Amino acid sequence: MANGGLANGGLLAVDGVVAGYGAAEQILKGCSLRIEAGEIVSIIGPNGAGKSTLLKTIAGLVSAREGAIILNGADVTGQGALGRAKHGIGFVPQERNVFGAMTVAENLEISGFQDPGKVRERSEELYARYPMLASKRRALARTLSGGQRQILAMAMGLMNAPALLLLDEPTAGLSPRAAEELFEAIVALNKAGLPILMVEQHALEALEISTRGYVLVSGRNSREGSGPALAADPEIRRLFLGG
Ligand SMILES: Nc1ncnc2c1ncn2[C@@H]1O[C@H](COP(=O)(O)OP(=O)(O)OP(=O)(O)O)[C@@H](O)[C@H]1O
Repeated sequence: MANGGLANGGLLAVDGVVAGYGAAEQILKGCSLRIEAGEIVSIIGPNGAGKSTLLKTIAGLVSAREGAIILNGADVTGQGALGRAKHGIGFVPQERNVFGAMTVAENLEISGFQDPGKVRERSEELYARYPMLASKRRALARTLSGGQRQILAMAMGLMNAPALLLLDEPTAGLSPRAAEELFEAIVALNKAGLPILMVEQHALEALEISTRGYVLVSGRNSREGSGPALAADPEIRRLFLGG
């Protein structure tokens, strides 16, 4: 698994990014964030704040109209998703993130598109890391449980040995137990050396496992701090726990 990081300390810097979908629509109105080697960083905020849009803009699926995205010292703002992937961005979308009619093994295989010669070796590494995938390698992805599917989606994101993994609401729709297990898998992955940037609806649980967090409101940065400090903050608790 590749490690990110730069001599000057920044793996990813997002600076004043403006982005949207329609000709006139601005969803992100000047968002900034950074992530350093070794970190788990969470982006939280109310529905419609632009969290997924920010992640997609970093992945190169939505283009930035203003601002800059610097990855490992390289300005990747003008690059599309493939260019960003080549620079080490792995992106796990929230929905439709596995091919249901294909087996687990086939899902892994087609995800290793950047380095076909390494597909077998990386699949075996992932089977060793996630024995559930090994036992289900010939099962169709649509037969997996929600939590198993998310592990597969994450493993697919790892097939190109990214320097940074972006996760869009990885625990969406999971039972509390499955969500807890997925958070444990995310922490283990990070401890193995992979920086992670995630968007989460389970805001407090995500902050508790994060080095730092950002609160996004209406397409702008609202708050920023260490994960545990934000999780303990009365204003954040009121916003996300409703009391
Ligand atoms: N493909 C799209 N085309 C047009 N508008 C979109 C598109 N995707 C998202 N939007 C709009 O952009 C805004 C921000 O959406 P986004 O999904 O980034 O928010 P979010 O903070 O991730 O919200 P949620 O927590 O509800 O997923 C919303 O108003 C949404 O309707």
